[in-house]
Amino acid sequence: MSLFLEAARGQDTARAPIWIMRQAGRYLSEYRALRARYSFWEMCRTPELAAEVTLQPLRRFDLDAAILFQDIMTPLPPMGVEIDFSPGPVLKEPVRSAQQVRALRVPEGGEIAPFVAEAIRLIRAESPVPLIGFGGAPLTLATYLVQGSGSKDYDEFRQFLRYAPETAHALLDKLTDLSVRYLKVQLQAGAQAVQLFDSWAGLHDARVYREFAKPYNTRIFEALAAFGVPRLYIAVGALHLYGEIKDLPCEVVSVDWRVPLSHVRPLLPGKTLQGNLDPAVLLAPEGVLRAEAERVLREGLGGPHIFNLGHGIMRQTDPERLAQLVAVVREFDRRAHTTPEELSHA
Ligand SMILES: Cc1c2[nH]c(c1CCC(=O)O)Cc1[nH]c(c(CCC(=O)O)c1C)Cc1[nH]c(c(CCC(=O)O)c1C)Cc1[nH]c(c(C)c1CCC(=O)O)C2
Repeated sequence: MSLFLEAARGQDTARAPIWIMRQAGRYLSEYRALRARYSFWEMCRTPELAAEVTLQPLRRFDLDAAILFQDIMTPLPPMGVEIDFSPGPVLKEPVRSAQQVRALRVPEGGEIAPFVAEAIRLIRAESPVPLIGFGGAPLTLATYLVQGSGSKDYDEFRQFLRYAPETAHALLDKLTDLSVRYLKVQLQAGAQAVQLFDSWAGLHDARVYREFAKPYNTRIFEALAAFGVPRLYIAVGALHLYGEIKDLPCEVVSVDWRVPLSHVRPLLPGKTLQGNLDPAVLLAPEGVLRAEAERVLREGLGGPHIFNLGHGIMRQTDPERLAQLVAVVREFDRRAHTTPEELSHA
């Protein structure tokens, strides 16, 4: 079995597997070359292009997993909403009324994104490493649908949860059904793990998370349990929510760079930890990169660890630095190192 899948299934592997959030994207010249010819949606919706872009980083770097090239917004247009990218998602018309929510369709799996199933088959035929499928968590998808675009604090969305809680639940319920169907399509087509991106969950307090996020995330993960593939979850800036996140039926939790993995480990018993190098470190000199990566590797000892960044790689990153990072992670023998507890007593 691959190192990534072993660690994702809870094994304390001798080396930490590594993949990188947004490993396919604008920091790669070969991505920009394609992107100059096609729109973002064209790239997502053409299986050959989506497969090619997924495979690009694997040709350059010795990574332990591939992540499907799509966006969290991919399954939403068939519900009846119009979305552009600039560069983040922009809704033609934000969804805020009960009537708009009622009008949203939940298409059958086969209708949602047939190009995704085809892209996955193409990738599986070529990829030397496991393929991670993914989707947006309902709360995070709703954040974009209601707010209408990216925002600093998503004020409109946070208000909406308060002035229209029933409409919010109706929306989250539909997004949950859609996500279950969409992720099942990915798994049936050959995805070997799934990550649920709850990027903006950290905006909310634990009470809001308990009411509007946890039950829906739980429903999605439970619906996928029968596939027996590792289920990964990420919420950014969400340390205050780990008391809830620890209960999610998933195998892996991805941690952002704000807290050491050794601090998080006891808060998430039984989970594999993924993360958590600050993406900004890839812009620092080589010595700093090595020291920071080794710190993260040491803090990840004492349980299963998948190395990653705390959030997506920045577009101004020099790909050469990612090659250096991969080398540092590959050299690090977890068996030869002491655990963080031992270090703090040294
Ligand atoms: C919140 C979110 C989105 N999309 C995604 C998330 C969750 C992860 C996170 O928290 O960052 C998930 C995503 N989006 C994309 C991927 C591809 C797979 C990979 O990680 O390599 C993945 C996993 C491609 C993309 N999605 C997008 C791009 C850039 C599009 C372009 O080429 O112009 C890519 C490669 C557009 C997008 N889509 C989104 C944003 C905020 C943006 C702008 C990004 C930016 O400016 O860096 C919404």
